[in-house]
Amino acid sequence: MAISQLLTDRLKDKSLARSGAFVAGAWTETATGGKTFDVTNPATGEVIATLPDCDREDVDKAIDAAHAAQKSWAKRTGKERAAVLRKLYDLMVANADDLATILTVEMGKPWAEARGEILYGAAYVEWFGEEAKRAYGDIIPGHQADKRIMVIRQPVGVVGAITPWNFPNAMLARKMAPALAAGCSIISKPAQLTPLSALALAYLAEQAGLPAGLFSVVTATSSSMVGKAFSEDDRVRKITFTGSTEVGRILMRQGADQIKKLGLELGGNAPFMVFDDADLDAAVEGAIASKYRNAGQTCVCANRLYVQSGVYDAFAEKLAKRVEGLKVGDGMAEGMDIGPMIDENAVEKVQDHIQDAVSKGAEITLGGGRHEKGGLFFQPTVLTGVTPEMKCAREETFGPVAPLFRFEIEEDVIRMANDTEFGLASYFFSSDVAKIFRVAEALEYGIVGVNTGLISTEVAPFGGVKQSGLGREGSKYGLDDYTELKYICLGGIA
Ligand SMILES: NC(=O)C1=CN([C@@H]2O[C@H](COP(=O)(O)OP(=O)(O)OC[C@H]3O[C@@H](n4cnc5c(N)ncnc54)[C@H](OP(=O)(O)O)[C@@H]3O)[C@@H](O)[C@H]2O)C=CC1
Ligand SMILES: O=C(O)CCCC(=O)O
Repeated sequence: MAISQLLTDRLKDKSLARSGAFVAGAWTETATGGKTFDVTNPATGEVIATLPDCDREDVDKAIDAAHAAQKSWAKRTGKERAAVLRKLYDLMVANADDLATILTVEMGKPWAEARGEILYGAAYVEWFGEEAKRAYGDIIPGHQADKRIMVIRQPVGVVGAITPWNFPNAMLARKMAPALAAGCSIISKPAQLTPLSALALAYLAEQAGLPAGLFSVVTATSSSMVGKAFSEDDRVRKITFTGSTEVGRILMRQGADQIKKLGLELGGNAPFMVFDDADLDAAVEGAIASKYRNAGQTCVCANRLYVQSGVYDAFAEKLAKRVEGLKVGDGMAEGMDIGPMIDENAVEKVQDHIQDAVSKGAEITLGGGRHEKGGLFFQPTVLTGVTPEMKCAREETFGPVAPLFRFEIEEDVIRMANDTEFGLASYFFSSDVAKIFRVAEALEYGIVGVNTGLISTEVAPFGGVKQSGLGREGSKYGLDDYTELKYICLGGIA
């Protein structure tokens, strides 16, 4: 298989660009069936790698190895597992520039943002390495005089991880790190659009001394085949997935036969509210960070911006002025704010949402179409006069479009914000302390950002309610999803 010079020429350590899948501790250049697939740069359309298109046999081989390696890994002390994760963290930081280049070239986000993602992913590795030593149990007072009750935590076992293209490093890092910290093994199936970041991570894990078989990366175009392989093999005890709610549902249905343990980070439809008493400049900066990060292709991106009547016009004007200054272009070029969309489907979905809104009475204040740079570049857009009947009110746009809804009173905006099947992230800006508590408590979301548009950190629990998912990633709660509680009842203690 091959890596294009277009990529390797940009790397200090060329061995980070891998041309094979990493299955059962070995770099595999040829899939069992001999098929391959291309990875392209969304900014230029150039092919940057050709990789093996793994088959069910390859996935099964990865599961065999993960199952065989897991027991002895789990027997190591937390401190020993932590030492490997710490080494991996150090390697990620030392290679952050190259990892960012690989990420930008396969996914499109601006290089500085990609580097931020690498450090964000590394932070999960550091955090869970530390948490490996703190997988505490409990001693519970016995219910009879001669009884003692102990609760211990044990790893769930083999984990199958399916991750999306929008955060090719961090979404995998925050699954792989807690799994390995807890004593599990893990098989990763990265999105076919962005497999190179996952392979680079596996390479660094190997360099960090992670024993063979504990972490495989299968590159495959048949994601449904991999999902089924994970669901049907009873040695895979947990499936962790980040992606669309639609695929989350499929995995849940498939996992039902074996009552598969599931971690699901699914779609969002984040409301972003600006009250009359908000600091408008701060709200604009929050909207820029939350809405336009990653070209709006983030499950926690503001999707619906609700602005109270008293500040609606002023906010719309300030936001449009700020958005006008955002630079769109190839993420490898200096000073870019917004890269290309991931593919043509993404561009068409964004166009569809804009056309739908305009046909129902919304106005385009800024942008509204493909960027003059052509290809997959899209103009950062601001829409005003948006109403609840429009598609962008109900569906995740996943693009650089800020639709501004007008509201009059607090009760109305809370009702509209909660009127969705999703419940991942939400945001609001206000300077009234009582209102801050009232609104934060009323929002049916797993995450609430108050007076900030940035909520992501490894130290806090990330996850959604309603159809946005199951479980939490990161924080002191993050290890729970990769461990089982075992209650041991000791009798005859006279
Ligand atoms: N919550 C989030 O973070 C994300 C949400 N989304 C939302 O989903 C929409 C569609 O994006 P998309 O990339 O298609 O998201 P998907 O949910 O289709 O893809 C996410 C991951 O799941 C894999 N996958 C797809 N189908 C199956 C299946 N049947 N069984 C097992 N795995 C599967 C994909 O593999 P492959 O791509 O190789 O087929 C990828 O690795 C976006 O517009 C956005 O609204 C998207 C990405 C992330
Ligand atoms: O879009 C996602 O899938 C997760 C958002 C990344 C983050 O902020 O943690």
